[in-house]
Amino acid sequence: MSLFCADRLSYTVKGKPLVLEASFALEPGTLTMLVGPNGAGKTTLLRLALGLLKPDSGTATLEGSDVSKLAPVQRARKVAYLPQQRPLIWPQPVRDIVALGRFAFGAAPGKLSREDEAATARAIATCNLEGFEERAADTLSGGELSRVHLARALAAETALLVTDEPVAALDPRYQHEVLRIFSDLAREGKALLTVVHDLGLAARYADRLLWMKDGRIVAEGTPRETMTSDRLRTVFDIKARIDATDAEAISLNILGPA
Ligand SMILES: Nc1ncnc2c1ncn2[C@@H]1O[C@H](COP(=O)(O)OP(=O)(O)OP(=O)(O)O)[C@@H](O)[C@H]1O
Repeated sequence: MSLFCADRLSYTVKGKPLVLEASFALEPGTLTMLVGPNGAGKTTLLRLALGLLKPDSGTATLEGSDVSKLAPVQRARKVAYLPQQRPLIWPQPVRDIVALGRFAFGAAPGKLSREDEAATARAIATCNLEGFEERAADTLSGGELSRVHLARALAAETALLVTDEPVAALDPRYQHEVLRIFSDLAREGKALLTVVHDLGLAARYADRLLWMKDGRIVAEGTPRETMTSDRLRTVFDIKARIDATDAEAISLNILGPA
């Protein structure tokens, strides 16, 4: 059985279908990336998959349970979600923000168990935030703050991590660093689903790609299997050259609009 399974999820707002019959599965040990143009329905699909939106039809199951029937705390113990918009109400110190990732395990500000403290410290170290622990969030750069939000999601140490454009605010070095962290987490056995816009990063780091256009998943498979110049034209309306560099890897050269 897959860790997560979406079966024909559909969602319509005011007569406009935003997601149509979307089915996919997520396996432990796999970094899956969801790609598609602006407005394709990626964020809406993530929210349906997490049970944050109720589908008109279809089901999403996590470890065999219907996500719409999980209480928020139960869900938060199974899946961590890093959304695109990450509001911070108070400029708390970094350590306290990361520790919020432990709330589903009973942690509250100033009330962390030894395990909560250890998981918080591991997430801080994984995201290269050692030395920032006491810094107030409003003194951080955009890239630093992105890593704090990621650390908060990682602190939950869930079997599934879902992230929406986690590297959008990061410079190239940290983009690679974060995606390497994701690859490492997949190698450790976690399942990851992440939206990315940079197709070069997707080609390089994804184990599997879900291609989305106009609310539908139009292709699924490894980058090698699915990233073709035809697909880039039909899904993104761009002209691109794809070269196979070895048995696994491909290199992508985007030439411009189709
Ligand atoms: N509640 C809503 N009411 C009306 N339209 C909505 C609603 N939520 C989303 N949409 C529309 O649905 C479409 C898909 O939105 P979504 O945010 O899922 O796309 P996306 O693929 O994540 O886009 P992006 O890459 O730009 O973040 C967009 O046209 C958006 O305006």
